[in-house]
Amino acid sequence: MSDRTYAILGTGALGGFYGARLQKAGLDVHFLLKSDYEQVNKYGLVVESKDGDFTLPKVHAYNDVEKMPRCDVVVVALKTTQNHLLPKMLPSVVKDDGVVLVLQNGLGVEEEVAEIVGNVTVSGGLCFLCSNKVGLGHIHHLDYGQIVLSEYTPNYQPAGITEMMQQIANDFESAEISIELAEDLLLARWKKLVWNIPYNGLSVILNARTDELMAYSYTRQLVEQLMYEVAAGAKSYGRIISDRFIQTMLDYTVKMKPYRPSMKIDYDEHRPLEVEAIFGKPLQKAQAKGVNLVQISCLYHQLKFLDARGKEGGC
Ligand SMILES: NC(=O)C1=CN([C@@H]2O[C@H](COP(=O)(O)OP(=O)(O)OC[C@H]3O[C@@H](n4cnc5c(N)ncnc54)[C@H](OP(=O)(O)O)[C@@H]3O)[C@@H](O)[C@H]2O)C=CC1
Ligand SMILES: CC(C)(CO)C(=O)C(=O)O
Repeated sequence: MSDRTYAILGTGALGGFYGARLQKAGLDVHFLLKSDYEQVNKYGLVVESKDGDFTLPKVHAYNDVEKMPRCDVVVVALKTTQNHLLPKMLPSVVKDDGVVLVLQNGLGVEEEVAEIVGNVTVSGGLCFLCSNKVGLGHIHHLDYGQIVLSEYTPNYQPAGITEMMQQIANDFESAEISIELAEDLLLARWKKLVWNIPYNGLSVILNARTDELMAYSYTRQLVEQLMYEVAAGAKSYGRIISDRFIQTMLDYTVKMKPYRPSMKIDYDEHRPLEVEAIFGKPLQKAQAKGVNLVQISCLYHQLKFLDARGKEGGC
């Protein structure tokens, strides 16, 4: 068992699930919480999972990042809508020779984190996980769980497979979380957007689950067109996403249990939407290369409207 210490910033559906699994495997994990703090501090975490339910009656819980010990690996598991808090959170919790591991959806967060933490190593993980927080300190893991892990270097130059990535992968594998190591974080992030952009966006705008989007040729076509636009965005950075990959994502979604993507759940729960990280940033990045992603831009504007209206208390 490794003696690496982990900090989980944001003990929700994703952070709560992976953090609990790491602790269950014997690692030393420290959880930052907000509204769940009192409950989790007293009673720990409950994980209902398709791989087996478990409870951790005692966890290291904190409601203030300043009270947390400096850790070797700091997992960013807040919603990206809370990332304005990172400049305050990260410097006090990550060791000088530690790693910040961004497990959020979207594009460009590692760049922002690297600006904050200077010489500390930054990595990104793409999580193929279906998990929800269903109550205070109560996580419901519905499906999947694999992480594609990759290290960040300035301007997202491919970093190769580093020793540090291998060590973190070993920790997650000891917690029975499947890990794939990727040499090129930027390619991995664009590939994840091939799924997130069409399904997160359309599920909110059309009030539909993934199975409904795939059941009608109208929406299936739209999904596919959006996937090809994401591939065009990736290509503007020299990253090639093959037709075969797109086909695999379509087939994978058809086989998935009917699912409400994370953005749809946020919308239904009247929470802020991760529009900027998932739509705004990729659009901005492609535009910087002279590529206009017209259909994604159309989704972006509609989602911004729904998000803004939600914040004003509309329906
Ligand atoms: N859930 C999933 O299956 C997947 C999620 N992702 C990505 O992972 C990221 C996290 O999503 P998810 O776990 O679903 O979101 P959740 O909302 O379930 O979890 C975020 C957690 O952060 C907590 N939090 C917010 N602000 C603070 C704060 N100031 N201090 C301490 N804790 C805070 C929230 O607490 P509170 O509720 O009290 O605000 C919440 O428990 C997102 O980028 C998402 O897109 C990616 C793949 C799959
Ligand atoms: C692909 C999926 C469903 C889980 O990994 C996701 O990222 C989301 O719901 O936003």
